[in-house]
Amino acid sequence: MPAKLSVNINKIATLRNSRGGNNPDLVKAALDIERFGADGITVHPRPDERHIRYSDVYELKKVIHTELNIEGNPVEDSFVKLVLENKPAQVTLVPDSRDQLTSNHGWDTIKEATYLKSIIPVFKNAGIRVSIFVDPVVELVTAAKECGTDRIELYTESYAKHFINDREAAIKNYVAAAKEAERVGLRLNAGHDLDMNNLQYFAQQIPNLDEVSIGHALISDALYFGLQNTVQLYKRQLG
Ligand SMILES: CC(=O)[C@@H](O)[C@H](O)COP(=O)(O)O
Ligand SMILES: NCC(=O)COP(=O)(O)O
Repeated sequence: MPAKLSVNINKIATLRNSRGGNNPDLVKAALDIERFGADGITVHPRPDERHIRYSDVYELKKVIHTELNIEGNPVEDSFVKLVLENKPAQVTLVPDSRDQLTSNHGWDTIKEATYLKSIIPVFKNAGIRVSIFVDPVVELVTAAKECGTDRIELYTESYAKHFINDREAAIKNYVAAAKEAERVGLRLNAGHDLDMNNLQYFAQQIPNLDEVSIGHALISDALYFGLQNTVQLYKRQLG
C-alpha cells in the first residue's frame, strides 16, 4: 500500500497573511488540494500565528473530508485546547520552541518520557491518533513505543540534506529506525524537507511508511507546475 500524502498548507497561509486579506483563500486551497488527490491536510499553528491561525483550524475542521493532522507543541496550553476542541484525525507533537524558524529536532523520548507519557493520553482519550516527531535514532524509536504513542514521524531534514551527495548514506539511519518501529509495533510517518527529488527513493527504501507530510517544497513547486499538477506529481512519487 503506497504511503499517504498529507499536504502541509502552512505556506499558503504565509502568502495569505503577507497582505492582510484572504487571498489565497486557505480553506478553498485545502478543499482543492483534497480534490486534486491529497490524502490529508496538515497544519502547524505556531504560537505567533506566523502562518496558520488558530481560527483557520476551526474553519478547516468544518469542511475537510480527508484526514486533518494538527502539528504543534503541547507545552502550549492553547495548542492542547485547540486540538481537543477540533478533534482532528491525528495530532503530531513537535517539540518546537516559540522562536524557532522551523522545526529542527524531534523529542528525546528517553529524557522526556515522563512528560510524553502524561500528555499523550490526553489526546488518545479524546479519540485522536497521536504521532510524535522523532529523529531517526533506534533507541529513541524504542523509547517512543514505551511512551504510548500510536505513531512516530521521522524528522527527515538530515535525509534531505545528504540525499543529493550520497543517498545510500542519507537513508541508512531511517531504514534502521523504520525497522525498529515495525519491530515494536509503531506505525510510521515522515516529514520535513521532503521534495520531488528525494521523496520516491525514501518511500522505496521504507516499505512500512504509512504517511508523509509535505509542505514547503510542494507549495514552492506549485508556483511553477500548478497546484493540481504538483499534488499529483507528489502522489506519483509514492507509487
Ligand atoms: C514538523 C515539521 O517539520 C513541519 O511540519 C513544520 O510544520 C514546518 O513548519 P513551518 O512550515 O513553520 O516551517
Ligand atoms: N511534518 C512535516 C510537514 O508537515 C511539512 O514539512 P515541510 O515539507 O514543510 O518541510
